[in-house]
Amino acid sequence: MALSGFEGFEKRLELRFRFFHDPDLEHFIGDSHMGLRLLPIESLEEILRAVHCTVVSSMGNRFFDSYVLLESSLFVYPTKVVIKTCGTTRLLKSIAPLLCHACGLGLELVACRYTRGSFIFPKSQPFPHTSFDDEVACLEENLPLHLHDRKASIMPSGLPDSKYQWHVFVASTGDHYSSLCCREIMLPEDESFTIEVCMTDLDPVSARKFYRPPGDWKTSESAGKEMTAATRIQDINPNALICDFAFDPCGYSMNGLDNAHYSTIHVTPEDGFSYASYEWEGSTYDCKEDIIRTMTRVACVFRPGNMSVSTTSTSPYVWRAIANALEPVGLKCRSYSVDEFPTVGVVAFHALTAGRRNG
Ligand SMILES: C[S@@+](CC[C@H](N)C(=O)[O-])C[C@H]1O[C@@H](n2cnc3c(N)ncnc32)[C@H](O)[C@@H]1O
Repeated sequence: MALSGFEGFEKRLELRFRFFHDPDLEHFIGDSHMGLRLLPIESLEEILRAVHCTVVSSMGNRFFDSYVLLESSLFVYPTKVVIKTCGTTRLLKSIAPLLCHACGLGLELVACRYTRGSFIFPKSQPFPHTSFDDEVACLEENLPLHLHDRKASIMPSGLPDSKYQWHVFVASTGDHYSSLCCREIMLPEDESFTIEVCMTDLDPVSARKFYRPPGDWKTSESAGKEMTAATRIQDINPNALICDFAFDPCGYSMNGLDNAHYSTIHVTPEDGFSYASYEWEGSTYDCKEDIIRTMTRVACVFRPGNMSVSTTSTSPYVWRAIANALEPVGLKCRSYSVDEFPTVGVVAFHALTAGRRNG
């Protein structure tokens, strides 16, 4: 290994769009109801090349398309894109080509959300990911002026040296969240939530399950399926369609598709910089009862020494459920902070530590 290990902590960018008000264009796009899903794979690959990412597999359903990348995941809805990338990728380089391709489809940007944890190897990051100030400057420069409602924050505030911080940047037109919804998704969008979980110091027995036996001759897809079953990842949401991928000699990624909701898991099991992430976009309209069960199952798959959970939601139920789910499995909340952001609602950030590993 060179100077540093693999940077597991991902950067996450979410862009939301709406159709232009040109009636002809709206009619044309409206007929297809596909919006950004009409982007050909060549255009997506061009966007991903700017970030230094490669698609390894894909799967779609009635609501959205999902791509597993060598460097995490991409989700494309008719009026929303989520890109999550790890390692030394340059995620913010995707903004300009994405806006250009969206414009060609009659879509204009209405909201942008960028989030990330604290890198394990910050000195290895390329510009503009060299610091949060550089990232915010790059976002400010690349976003159109009509996204005038902007806020950047590091949570919790006042702890500059903490290893566990959550970086959030939001920009929007200032419209209410529900008016920015993907119109193809009929669920009440103001009830939607995103849960982003980052875990380090994975239990060594759990981490070992993400190594392939030497010379197993399996494809990445079939080895991935075995890991999904052996680690009980498939039980986290038994209703999800799973697109999984095992790296060689170790590492794992999966995207889950459950109607309009996605989940995604990425695992770096190497000792010394072990990391796993879990992300879930859902709605309290139809997933509320699942939040506590899901969070408990995620903690039991990885048994991390440290876990951070960031929830973005307008519903207090979501962030209150986190500690209730995790304290019974031995994770103690070390710090907790909340902040409000334009359009998206409240971001709540929990940092938790395992009291001690149970046998
Ligand atoms: C699952 S991948 C994707 C990154 C994800 N965000 C994470 O943090 O785990 C990372 C893991 O796959 C391993 N790996 C093996 N070959 C790789 C490749 N060509 N590109 C990226 N990761 C690779 C890395 O060493 C690491 O354990």
